[in-house]
Amino acid sequence: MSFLGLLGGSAKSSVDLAELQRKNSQIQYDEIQKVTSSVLGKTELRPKLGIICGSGLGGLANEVKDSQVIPYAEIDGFPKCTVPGHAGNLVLGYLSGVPTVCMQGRLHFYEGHPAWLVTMPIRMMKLIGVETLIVTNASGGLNQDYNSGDIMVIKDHINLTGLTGQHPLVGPNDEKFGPRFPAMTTPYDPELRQLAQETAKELGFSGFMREGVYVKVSGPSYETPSESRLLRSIGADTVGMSTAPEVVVARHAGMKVLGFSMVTNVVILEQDSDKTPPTHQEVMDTANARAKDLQLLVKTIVGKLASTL
Ligand SMILES: O=P(O)(O)O[C@@H]1C[C@H](O)[C@@H](CO)O1
Ligand code: HPA
Repeated sequence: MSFLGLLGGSAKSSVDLAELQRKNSQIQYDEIQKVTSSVLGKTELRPKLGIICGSGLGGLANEVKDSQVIPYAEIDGFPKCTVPGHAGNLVLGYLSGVPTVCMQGRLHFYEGHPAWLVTMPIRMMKLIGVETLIVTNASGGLNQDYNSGDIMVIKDHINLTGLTGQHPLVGPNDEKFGPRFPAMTTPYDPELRQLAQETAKELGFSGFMREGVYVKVSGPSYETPSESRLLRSIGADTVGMSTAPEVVVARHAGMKVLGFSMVTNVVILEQDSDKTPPTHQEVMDTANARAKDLQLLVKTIVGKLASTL
């Protein structure tokens, strides 16, 4: 269902983001309408596909043709992006012929944005008409069979921060977005996952493709060895600081989701290890080194989906 028709004239006045942050309560429908109107006022494009670029993976946005770049700073009610490797632009254009909106840079809880604000752009995408979302992230490999540079199709996630209270849907529920108690049995679309694996095989990527479970932690510190062993023991293959809340909000709104987690460092499980600890520079460098493959994979998948989106 498209919500475009619901965007009324009252959605023109500006959004007081500081006031909303003070309230620390889930952003309301009319406020997201205003954000959406601000974007729609700057472009003729009406995207069907949404993409979120993870750390060091913003190059995916460069694959978007006839693109129009809108800095977050120019969108009424849009928060700032403060993390290196996250440019902070909405890039609108065509990916493999599909009208697409790409977040070149995402928002993270550890930047100081509450969970509802981190996920606000997903609802904005929904109001714009996006029904399918592709999320990407950089992550640590908890599964010790994984290598730096592996690409994991996310089959499920553990929203650890959500389970412990920082859930993006906490607060008044607006049924216009979705139900009060949404099921999360299939967060990542099984058909899209299969298509991703088949396409990766055709591209000769099988040697570095994985499928597994992503656990979302708050960050910004990387994990201690004991924390990492805990996360591995609860069934996670990769660990990161994003994605799961976005996917929960997308699924709440009925969007289909495909997720890729790029393993940028193998997590250290042993105490007092002499292995090199992770750094954000390593995360970005590894992501950059494999980015072209992920870009080709996503572009090819979207090309195959073009007639259905
Ligand atoms: O936005 P993502 O999840 O790709 O970024 C990861 C997690 C942290 O933001 C950062 C840590 O290096 O990279
Ligand atoms: N832990 C958490 N988040 C991450 C990591 C990690 O090891 N690597 C990239 N993002």
